[in-house]
Amino acid sequence: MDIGDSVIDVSGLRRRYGPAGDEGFEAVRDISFTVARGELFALLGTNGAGKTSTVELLEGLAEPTAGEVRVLGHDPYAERSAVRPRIGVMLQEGGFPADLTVAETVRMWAGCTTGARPVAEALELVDMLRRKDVRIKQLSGGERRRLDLALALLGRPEVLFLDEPTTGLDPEARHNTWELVRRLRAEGTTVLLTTHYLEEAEALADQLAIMREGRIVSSGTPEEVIGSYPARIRFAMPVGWFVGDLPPLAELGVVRHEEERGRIELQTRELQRTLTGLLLWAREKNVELEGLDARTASLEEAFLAIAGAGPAGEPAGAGPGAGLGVDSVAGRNA
Ligand SMILES: Nc1ncnc2c1ncn2[C@@H]1O[C@H](COP(=O)(O)OP(=O)(O)OP(=O)(O)O)[C@@H](O)[C@H]1O
Repeated sequence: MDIGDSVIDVSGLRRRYGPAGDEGFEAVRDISFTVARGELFALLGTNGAGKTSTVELLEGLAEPTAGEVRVLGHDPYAERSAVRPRIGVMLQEGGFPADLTVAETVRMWAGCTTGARPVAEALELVDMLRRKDVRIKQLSGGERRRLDLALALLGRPEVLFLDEPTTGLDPEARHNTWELVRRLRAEGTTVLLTTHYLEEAEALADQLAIMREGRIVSSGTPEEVIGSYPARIRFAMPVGWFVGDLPPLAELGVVRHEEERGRIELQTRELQRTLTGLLLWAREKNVELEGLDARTASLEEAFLAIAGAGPAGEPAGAGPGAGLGVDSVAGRNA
């Protein structure tokens, strides 16, 4: 089992619901990515971006309208019997018979799974062993999610598809799930995750892709995606000084600045250069930049800028101010 060989290959993938033309809807529009063995790949996007439509194609639940999908070297739709025993799938909504107990449900599932784990082991993985005799209809939403995960893990899958696995979980259960996912990945499981929790993607993902309107609009490691969005520097302008007294902002690498009641916010893609220029200026003028705060963007900020803004046809990774000179949103009270 070589780390590094690709386990999921997606190329030019499209999925259309309904007929061609205005009556149909293309939910997935020409996306391509690969996931290496043992890697965790997170697919992010706002509601309706096309994540589930994509994941269903990878799971072999539907046939692409165009493009190619390979999972473990096979077409998951046409060669379903070769792929299905080697993957684990946790759908957004698992449907279970309400009157079965947790243990009966797992046992029933194990009956259809090649090389299934013992029932107790599967339930222990998700901390549900003590709930084994409870009926499905009496489980909380979070407990059902954990049971879903236990079923996905039953056949010791090489590839695990997790569609919003921690929705409805309390913080402790969420962190336990993260630990479990990290352990599985460390053991070589390849994981494809969709989530609305950006801290989850930041904590777990080796690679991620942000979808908008069916397209991938940004992708890379979390650091690369965050790095495509400008860092921020905030401070209060010293009394008696004005933004115009600062060195030319474009020369400091600033791509955008805002000012409100003497509070300045600079956005820059070159945090060190901008900060150095600013501090040298403050030393030279012998003034203090009160409340000085400098930080790189969070994945959430990058996501909101990338997933929410502008038409989806724009280039990947474009954050606000990308490619601009200094864009001023200043002066409401300057
Ligand atoms: N069976 C269907 N027929 C027609 N349109 C559909 C169908 N299923 C999904 N869609 C549309 O395709 C688009 C993508 O849906 P999809 O469920 O893939 O999004 P998503 O990114 O998973 O969203 P969410 O985060 O809300 O789960 C949406 O606009 C949705 O309305």
